[in-house]
Amino acid sequence: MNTHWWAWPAATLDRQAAEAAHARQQTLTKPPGSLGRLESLVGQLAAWQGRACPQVDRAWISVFAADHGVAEEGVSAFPQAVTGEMVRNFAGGGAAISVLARTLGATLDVVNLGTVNDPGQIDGVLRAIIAPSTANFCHAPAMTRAQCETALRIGAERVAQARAAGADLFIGGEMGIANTTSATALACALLGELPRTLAGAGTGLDDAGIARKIAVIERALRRHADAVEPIELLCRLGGFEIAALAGACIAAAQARLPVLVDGFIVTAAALAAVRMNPSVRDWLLFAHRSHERGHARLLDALDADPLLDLGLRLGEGSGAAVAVPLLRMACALHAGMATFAQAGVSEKTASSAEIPAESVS
Ligand SMILES: Cc1cc2ncn([C@H]3O[C@H](COP(=O)(O)O)[C@@H](O)[C@H]3O)c2cc1C
Ligand SMILES: O=C(O)c1cccnc1
Repeated sequence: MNTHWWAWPAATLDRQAAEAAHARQQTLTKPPGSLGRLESLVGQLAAWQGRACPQVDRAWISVFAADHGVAEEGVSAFPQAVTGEMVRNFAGGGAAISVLARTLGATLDVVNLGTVNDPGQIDGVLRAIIAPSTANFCHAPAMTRAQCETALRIGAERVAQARAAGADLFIGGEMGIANTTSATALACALLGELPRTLAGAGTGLDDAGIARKIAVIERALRRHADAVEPIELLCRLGGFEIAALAGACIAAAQARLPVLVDGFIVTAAALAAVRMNPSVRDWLLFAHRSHERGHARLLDALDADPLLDLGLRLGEGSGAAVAVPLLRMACALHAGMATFAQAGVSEKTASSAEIPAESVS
């Protein structure tokens, strides 16, 4: 038996709660099925939360920030200093995810795993520095195995904190200049895809920039062609925040906490988590399809049908946060609508197929 914690099975889904939710849906004053995906979402939430009337009152958002050695290859439209600067902005309340968390009444947990432009001790930021940056994976593994395991564990610890705080939904976000390059390299290795099919503009590269990014990823994949195991690929090509996100996905699934997955980078981390432990997939809900080129392919690989398609390409957990009100509406409808009996509304008549042919004019 594999003794690594990340291989331990995910919690089982509560099918009885899902069935109870489905049964209630049939009694509400609407044509059965007319609320479409909102109905199946309630069933999924019921199975995760183990209650026929699920709620998404306490969303928890952990944003993991970290720098990437591969940034020195010129693969981002922005300078590396932005990672540390954005850590300060998250805590100061000015970043997109800060505004969204406030709007949702969600907890925003900011974790600095290592930034070259170190903002130091800041109120509202957990310092969990592994190193100032990963190594440039064109020349060496991005992380040592010990660094990667530390990052996985930090992700799991944030889930434990979320659980202890009574969270009913976990959102992971990321910040790290050049991390679309890292996420693309990791996804290519996990899926056996070519960099040119998955690499996109990230923060806004032009065509020449994307061509350079593709060449960098091709070089990295050749350098690490001997790696096969998902954890080994994560060590070689991932980043501290990507490994923390993978650890968080796994730990959340083990702790009965559903995960609302954000965009391209978080999906790459989720893919690594599912490859490390396939039972994790049952606990993932995909919030949106990012504008980043490779995201659709990653979603397909995870058999995911995301809730939204808004052309977002920000990261930080923002797309997942934007989807939370949808989940809340689904839960409110489910809990708050009257039943046919309560409202004195007539139920569906027999379908035309059941009506004798002679009575159909
Ligand atoms: C100001 C700013 C805020 C951000 N928030 C998220 N990202 C996003 O952009 C980065 C990935 O893109 P690339 O691989 O092209 O560097 C990540 O930090 C991601 O979260 C940002 C990027 C910038 C510039
Ligand atoms: O989809 C994402 O997560 C994304 C896309 C581009 C840049 N940063 C993040």
